[in-house]
Amino acid sequence: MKTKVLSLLDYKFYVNGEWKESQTGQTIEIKSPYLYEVIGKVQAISKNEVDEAITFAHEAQKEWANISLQQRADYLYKWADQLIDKQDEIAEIIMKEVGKSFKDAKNEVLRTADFIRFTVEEALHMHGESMRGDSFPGGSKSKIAIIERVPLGVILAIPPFNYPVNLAASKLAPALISGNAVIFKPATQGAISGIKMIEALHAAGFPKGLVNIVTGRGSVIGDYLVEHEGINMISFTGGTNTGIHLAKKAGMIPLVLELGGKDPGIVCEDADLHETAKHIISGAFSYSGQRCTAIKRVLVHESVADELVEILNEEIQKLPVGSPEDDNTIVPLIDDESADFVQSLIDDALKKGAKLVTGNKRQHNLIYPTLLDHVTGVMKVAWEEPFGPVLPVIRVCSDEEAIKLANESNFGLQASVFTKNINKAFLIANKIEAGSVQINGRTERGPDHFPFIGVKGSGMGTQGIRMSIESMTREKITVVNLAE
Ligand SMILES: NC(=O)C1=CN([C@@H]2O[C@H](COP(=O)(O)OP(=O)(O)OC[C@H]3O[C@@H](n4cnc5c(N)ncnc54)[C@H](OP(=O)(O)O)[C@@H]3O)[C@@H](O)[C@H]2O)C=CC1
Ligand SMILES: O=C(O)[C@H](O)COP(=O)(O)O
Repeated sequence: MKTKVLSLLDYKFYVNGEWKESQTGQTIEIKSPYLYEVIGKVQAISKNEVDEAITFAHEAQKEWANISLQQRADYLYKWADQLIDKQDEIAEIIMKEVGKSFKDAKNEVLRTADFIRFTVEEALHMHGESMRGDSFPGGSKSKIAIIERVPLGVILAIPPFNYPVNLAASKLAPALISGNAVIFKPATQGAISGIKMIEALHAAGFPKGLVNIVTGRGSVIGDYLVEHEGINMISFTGGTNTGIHLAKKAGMIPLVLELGGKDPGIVCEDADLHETAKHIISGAFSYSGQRCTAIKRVLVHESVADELVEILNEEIQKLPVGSPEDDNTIVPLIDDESADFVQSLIDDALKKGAKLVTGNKRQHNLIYPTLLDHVTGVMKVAWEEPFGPVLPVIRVCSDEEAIKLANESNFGLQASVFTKNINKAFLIANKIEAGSVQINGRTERGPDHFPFIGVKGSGMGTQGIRMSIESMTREKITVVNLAE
């Protein structure tokens, strides 16, 4: 994949089925994290324009909820087809805007089309239930409750930068299929990719006003959106601090929050170290560690630590480093500030006695894959989420110590346990405080129909296709009282 120079565009925002320039006359420049040049500008919209978008969404939602599920399904299938048709164009924008390798960017688009189709199929097979009153003491069998799921109304979808298409669509598709309208606020660095995805949705002919894309800095329009009385549910993915801030502002509306992580890879004495190392490397370093589910610390039994560190080091030397255009695994981080933060974690660990195995080399925002051994609890890198390519190894004396350290984290997204003993794997998994535990595999969200949950500082509520649909709908009960 080689760069074709993009024509520099002022991208418009999307409201009531039309692409518009903001009345503020203000735009935000989007700079590529590896081309180091502005690749486009997005509108910094006003609060009035937010109000308008929400009003249009409410109008469109009523009609949309009334049409048949099959009709809604047709629109979503067309959207998935459009994404497939435009896969190269969208992947190129994702690559340029968030610095993801072209191969991964394209996979993101294909995964999104699959996600939309699966969401439709799941919804087509979700049914309500009915109950008779006489199963409760004193209840009458002529009282029958019909329980259906109804949409919540207007869903506010806020994704992070790192999956600007997939993590947006994984909120939009369940919202739409179940009869909701959407206000989509993309991450600013990721907004052009989001706009491209909405161009595909526009081409699929969705009704006007049903989906509106509001662009602008979260720090400027975020609170206004979150506190807006026209929003009926928020689905947010992003950093823990932003999520906590948002939860305090949101008040009494349903929230699903998928936040940061510090996923441990626990390596037991009996693990297959070569296999384990492959999973850890892929878990820790894909897309330079800019995944919420990246393995962000290794807790290894001291008896096998030397050997594991040696194998991890060998594997790291094979990781391709450089531009996302050449499908490198290690690519420049999203911005200089993120690279400075990762560097500060490395510096702090080295100052406090960690051993540098490899890495700690930097060119601007490109950080080479860094492996730190003999990391201890006094070092920030043992606890904080780097969102970058640095992997701390913490040596432990027992499985119990590994479990204790794993659970001392404020985060609880996922964990991996590597062992040949399945009983031991379950014993450890049962004690880990995390949404999911992977046995002998890297931490990861997919396949996307699995429930995806963060506990403690990693979130609230569940995503995953069926669970997302459930989170954006509620039960509605109609009770029939038959004449006795
Ligand atoms: N658990 C999970 O599923 C995942 C979690 N993450 C986490 O996300 C983080 C990285 O993503 P990043 O984009 O930097 O996260 P941020 O928390 O910085 O931003 C996430 C989103 O929130 C928006 N936002 C910022 N301030 C507000 C506000 N006051 N009100 C409403 N929205 C606001 C941002 O907009 P803007 O860009 O305009 O500031 C962006 O769209 C990491 O911590 C990572 O672990 C990432 C992926 C998955
Ligand atoms: O944004 C993230 O980091 C994801 O939700 C994790 O997805 P992945 O495990 O498929 O990379």
